Amino acid sequence: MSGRPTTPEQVIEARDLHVTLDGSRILRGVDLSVTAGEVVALLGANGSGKSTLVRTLVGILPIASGSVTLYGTPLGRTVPWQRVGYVPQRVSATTGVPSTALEVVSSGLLYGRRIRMPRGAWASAMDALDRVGLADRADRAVSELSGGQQQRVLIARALVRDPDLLVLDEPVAGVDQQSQESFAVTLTGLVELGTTILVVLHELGTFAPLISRTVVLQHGRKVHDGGALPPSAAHATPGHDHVHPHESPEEGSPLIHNAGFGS
Ligand SMILES: Nc1ncnc2c1ncn2[C@@H]1O[C@H](COP(=O)(O)OP(=O)(O)OP(=O)(O)O)[C@@H](O)[C@H]1O
Repeated sequence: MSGRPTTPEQVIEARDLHVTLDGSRILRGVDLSVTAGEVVALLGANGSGKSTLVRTLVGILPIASGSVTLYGTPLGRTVPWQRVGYVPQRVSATTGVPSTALEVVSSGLLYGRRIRMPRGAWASAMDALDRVGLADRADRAVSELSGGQQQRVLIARALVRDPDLLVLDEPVAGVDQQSQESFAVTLTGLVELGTTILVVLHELGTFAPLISRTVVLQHGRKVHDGGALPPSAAHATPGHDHVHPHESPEEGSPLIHNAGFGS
């Protein structure tokens, strides 16, 4: 007899995760468990390891020890990557061959070994661009768009495959207030559809009503994992300097492989 599962599906399971970059221990024994439908905010000071954690969870960075499974599958080719959308913190979208916004977004429909666009790809990509308010920029080269608009193109690229899990690394950094609000509305719609979300944030801001749980990192360790509101010290006060020293687009992840930037 078929029926609804009695326990929510396990989406992310990281156990005792250690990550070392260039000889520095960045993550030191992080456990993280996320089940279907949760909306988890990942907070912490600059350099606490938030980006490292999400990049490791989506297979971009190597694990020194510990384990990660997505949808019950250890990281690797057999993960159902088509169910996962990832928005990196910052990429230089201006390198390499110029791609239009529409091309970049439709590249989000490629994953794993898929090298041909599925039927209806352009229509889906246009719809995703419309959801981030950039339908009128579809034919513009991404390199001609502002930083905030480029970030919205990346959000659209993650949305176009209708992911069940959306991993976002400071998705609205550098995006104007109006676009932040419209993105929060888009996310609300996804949450209502049951999408699981893990989002790195500097502060909860516009997203606060959506968050079901907050996780706080400090010096590569998880120091809080609980309710919707973080301990007050965990999120920065207005005016707090938040610097983003991040480098170039990540290579090597199945999610990044077909990103359409510079390829
Ligand atoms: N490739 C790398 N090699 C060595 N150290 C790195 C590398 N990438 C990041 N780090 C270091 O790892 C630490 C955690 O960086 P990470 O970007 O994960 O932090 P974060 O919490 O996301 O910070 P922010 O809020 O500034 O984005 C920092 O001290 C950073 O300098």
